[in-house]
Amino acid sequence: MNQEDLLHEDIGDNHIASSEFTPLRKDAFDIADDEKIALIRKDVENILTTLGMDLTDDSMKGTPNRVAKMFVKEIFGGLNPSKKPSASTFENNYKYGEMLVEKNIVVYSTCEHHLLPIIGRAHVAYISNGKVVGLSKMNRIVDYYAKRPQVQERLTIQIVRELQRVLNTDDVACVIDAKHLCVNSRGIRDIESSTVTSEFGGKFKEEKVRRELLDYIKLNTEF
Ligand SMILES: Nc1nc2c(ncn2[C@@H]2O[C@H](COP(=O)(O)OP(=O)(O)OP(=O)(O)O)[C@@H](O)[C@H]2O)c(=O)[nH]1
Ligand SMILES: [Zn+2]
Repeated sequence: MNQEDLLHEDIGDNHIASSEFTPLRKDAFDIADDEKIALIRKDVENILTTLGMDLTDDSMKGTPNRVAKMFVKEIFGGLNPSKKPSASTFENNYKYGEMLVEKNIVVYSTCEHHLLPIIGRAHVAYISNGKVVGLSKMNRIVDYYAKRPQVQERLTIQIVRELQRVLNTDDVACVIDAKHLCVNSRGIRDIESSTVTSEFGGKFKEEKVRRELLDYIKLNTEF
């Protein structure tokens, strides 16, 4: 798949406000990663200097570059469509007809309002329409979309849309329970609260199926 197709599939028309697509600029991919790192390094340098930090200090001198690399390659690496996991699918030869739940997937994301961490768990489920996907690919898809500036609602929807595409079925669901450090560590500083979001596609909209999924998520899995 070329970058343009990937872009369309992933980003869509970025002028639709509040859509399921990440609001990217049209020229988002005109700058190479190394160039982005060099530009961001200067910006971080500027922020820290403005705050009064002495960047000649031994411990701080590498910070602007470290932060820039971390932004581009790690915590916002999911803005690069070439990092999108290719989700290998197989025929459902074993005729497994029930739902499959990949639960307790660790989520590390970043809130796009404050650029503070979102930490939680995602539970992803699907009912096969003839195809099955490698288990780890569900964890990888969660991780890919988590590695963007995000709101939890959009992250939840993006995971579902991608799996619906890969598996060629509407019957996909995702529930995320996560802590937003912008709520827990600053502002209202409520360390106890967490945020639950869900997206139920196809059969998961049916009360019985939805209930079954929620019961599986509640299972106390200890090994
Ligand atoms: N809907 C939604 N809101 C989020 C998410 N992450 C952070 N927020 C909220 O985004 C809002 C931004 O509100 P503002 O009033 O502009 O920011 P603020 O002055 O820092 O607000 P406080 O956090 O209340 O201090 C805050 O209420 C955050 O809690 C998310 O994933 N989804
Ligand atoms: Zn926030």
